[in-house]
Amino acid sequence: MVRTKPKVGRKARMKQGPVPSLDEFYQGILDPRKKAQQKNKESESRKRKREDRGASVKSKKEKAVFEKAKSDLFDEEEKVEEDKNVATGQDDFYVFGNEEEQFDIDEEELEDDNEMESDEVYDSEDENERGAMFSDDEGDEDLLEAANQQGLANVFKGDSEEEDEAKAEAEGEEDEFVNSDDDFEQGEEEDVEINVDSRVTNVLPSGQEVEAPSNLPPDIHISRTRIQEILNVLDDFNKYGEAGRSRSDYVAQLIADIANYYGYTELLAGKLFELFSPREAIEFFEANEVPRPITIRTNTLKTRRRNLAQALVNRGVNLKPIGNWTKVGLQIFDSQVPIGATPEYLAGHYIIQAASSFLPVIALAPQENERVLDMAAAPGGKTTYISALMKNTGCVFANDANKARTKSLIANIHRLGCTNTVVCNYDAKQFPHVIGGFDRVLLDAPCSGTGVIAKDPSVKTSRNEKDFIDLPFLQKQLLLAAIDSVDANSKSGGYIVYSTCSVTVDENEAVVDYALRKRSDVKLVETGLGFGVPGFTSFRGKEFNQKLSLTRRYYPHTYNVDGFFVAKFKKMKAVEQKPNGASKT
Ligand SMILES: C[S@@+](CC[C@H](N)C(=O)[O-])C[C@H]1O[C@@H](n2cnc3c(N)ncnc32)[C@H](O)[C@@H]1O
Repeated sequence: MVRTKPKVGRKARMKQGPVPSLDEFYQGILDPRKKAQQKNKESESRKRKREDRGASVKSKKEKAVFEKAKSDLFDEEEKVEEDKNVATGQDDFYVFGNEEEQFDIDEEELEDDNEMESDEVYDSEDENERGAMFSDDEGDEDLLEAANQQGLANVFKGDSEEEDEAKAEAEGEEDEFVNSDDDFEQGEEEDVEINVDSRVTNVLPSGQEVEAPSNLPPDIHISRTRIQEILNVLDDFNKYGEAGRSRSDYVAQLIADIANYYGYTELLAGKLFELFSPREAIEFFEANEVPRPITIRTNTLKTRRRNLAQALVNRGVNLKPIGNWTKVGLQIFDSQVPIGATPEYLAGHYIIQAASSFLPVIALAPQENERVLDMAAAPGGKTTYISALMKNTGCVFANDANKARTKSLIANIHRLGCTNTVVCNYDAKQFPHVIGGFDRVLLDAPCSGTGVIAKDPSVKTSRNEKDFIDLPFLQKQLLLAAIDSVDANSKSGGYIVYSTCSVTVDENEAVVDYALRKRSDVKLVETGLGFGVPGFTSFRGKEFNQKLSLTRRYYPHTYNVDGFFVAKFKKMKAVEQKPNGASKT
């Protein structure tokens, strides 16, 4: 069947099975390289089928795990995550690498006004901020239904059903989870199991096929099958590559097929593809077809997670802690009440917030009584978390350039009872001229949103070349302003955190590397986050500062969180040159 236009949010969205809890997902992941090896041994489809079947057969065990997690939650003596990351004095200077032209922008150039329209940029809490003041989480509720109903149903699948499954499996019945008509894995299975030795067949379209004029749009079924065939060839190009065809011929076709099958522009498909090995790239694209779990953050200014969980359970909400790395997060499985309109929500006991959005604030680790700047703050998911960690002491300056968006920022600040927060409405490039000398600065930068495609599939087709020039340009300007706004002599802090909900290198490592080259008084430090993939220290022939390995990347397919990037800098005291040549801090 020929589909006229590849659809965003196509059937694959429904084929992924239940959304695992973040913890289960994290614990269950394998190193991508090991995964690739494993996949060479058994076809992906067989593995997935087994996993699907396992999900139901194992449901008793999962039920026990789920119940245990819930009871741990209620037993737990909760306290707000505490920062152990207080500044400990003078740090060493780092000698930075060579200046490279491509990512280099003169500061004068940066000073040119290149302000982006705020609507062009992406926010990881987009559903939150686009809505009206107190109804900004409606989109999340729909997602909640779609994403988690199925997951919960599987977790609680009845015993008799399990037995039926096991029996059916023993009798060799067709697996009910497999849609033989529209199944990405089926082609793979046939290929791997039936045609193992015939992989060398003509995978790429012939010259005639390429040249033949066609009014028909590309067939997604052909793309789907060919993606798998090309992956097989790329696994061992010397053995399976067709004579006269280069590896890059296969990669170019693969990117074209990915773009067609998953509904991306070729530009974006290529940009995202190049971040991973070919097989891991497919895992990433597949993960973008599946909604992330719905998560909420307990507002510790008003309640404790244990009490909140109990109150929500009493209202018919199924939930469990997100994972060991946060003491304030809860994952919602399903709910009989709208999560964005419970009395607890309206009373500000929690905020609906993506798990990935906790990460930059945990990295920032704000301390009580500090002065903190949140440079791009609306709608305030991170501002309100900062305020809570500071227990409403000190002062948080919550700035956003978009006045309209400051409404939802103010609304959240009020609802969550943050009384140490000042809202301002400047272009953040104007800091520190507006006000400076902060102990810590968070720059959760405007970005292209390539980490949140599952939430907003329009990103697949709406980004162009210019975005990946303009956005990094703005991000570099903002990051320099963030660095310049921090007091190097801060007794407790002196830190800057840079984050985006994008996974492109242009918006992350290249921006951080640029700042390191332009500001010799900062160095990268550990984020303090217990998980995450290290940032790139080189990429497509470009060498970055080696300390970029301290930054952290998050992907939907590895951690089941939105794609995200976090870097943490420490600003160092200026070195004062004495007349005799000695230096003193
Ligand atoms: C990723 S969102 C911030 C999300 C927010 N930190 C949160 O957790 O809710 C990026 C924000 O940057 C703002 N922005 C864009 N350009 C800006 C600029 N030049 N100065 C300050 N804010 C800007 C946008 O209006 C948008 O609200």
